[in-house]
Amino acid sequence: MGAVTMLTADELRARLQAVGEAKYHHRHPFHERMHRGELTRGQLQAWALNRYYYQSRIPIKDALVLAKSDDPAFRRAWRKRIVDHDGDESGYGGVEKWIQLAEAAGVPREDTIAYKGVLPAVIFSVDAYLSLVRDSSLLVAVASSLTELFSRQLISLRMDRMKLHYPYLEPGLAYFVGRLTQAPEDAAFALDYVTKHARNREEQEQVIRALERKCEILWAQLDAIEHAYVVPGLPPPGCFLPKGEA
Ligand SMILES: O=C(O)c1cc(C(=O)O)c2c(n1)C(=O)C(=O)c1cc(C(=O)O)[nH]c1-2
Repeated sequence: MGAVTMLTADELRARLQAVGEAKYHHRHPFHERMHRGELTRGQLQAWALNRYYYQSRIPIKDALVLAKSDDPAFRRAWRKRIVDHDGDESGYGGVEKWIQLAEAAGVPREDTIAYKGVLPAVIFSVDAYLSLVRDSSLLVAVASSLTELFSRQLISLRMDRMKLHYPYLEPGLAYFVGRLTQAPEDAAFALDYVTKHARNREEQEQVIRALERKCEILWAQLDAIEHAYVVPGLPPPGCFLPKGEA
């Protein structure tokens, strides 16, 4: 790869953008059904409960990222993400807000916190995100968060459609309100970081590959939820069963 020329910052951004447009989970059939208003309350419960496993691992993932850096300025910037999810003395954070979203869908708080009936394939895909971050360079670990470049638009559409089609979720939407400002800030920081710190074409390709892997990790979670609760609708033994639809 030594002879291959580096991408300019604009070219790198264009490549990342193309990955997101093609592979980000805004295109997943489960999200498309959600946005069309076709999901039952039980299917939304399954989604909220399973997504809680992802939410719960994000601050742990960010602690793994922090542990890779010996730069206080980087750590100061990155630790904001842990505070966003866990909260601080001024109040609670995104993890608690997600529990409230699941409650609005109808999942009891204690079931969410206990990860009761989370799908095995969701656990495996989320854990693959932690492994990717734990076992990779700081550059790849930062790059794997770049799906956040695409999350604001999805979350904003999701909020609109939830208000329209699933009004009972409205008391639980605070999580998404927070993400509308947090996600673009976090994505801008990560994009700037990878642009400056990928020192050659090989590292730039690693950055692009990390974004692809992360898109696959997000996609696989929704595949698992779709398979268990939509078509064919086969929850594995011991997994969450929507009330009244079992
Ligand atoms: O609801 C979504 O579609 C969505 C997507 C993503 C993402 O793109 O990874 C994140 C989130 N939400 C999110 O809420 C969140 O806190 C978050 C953190 C990260 C990350 O990789 O560090 N991604 C995401």
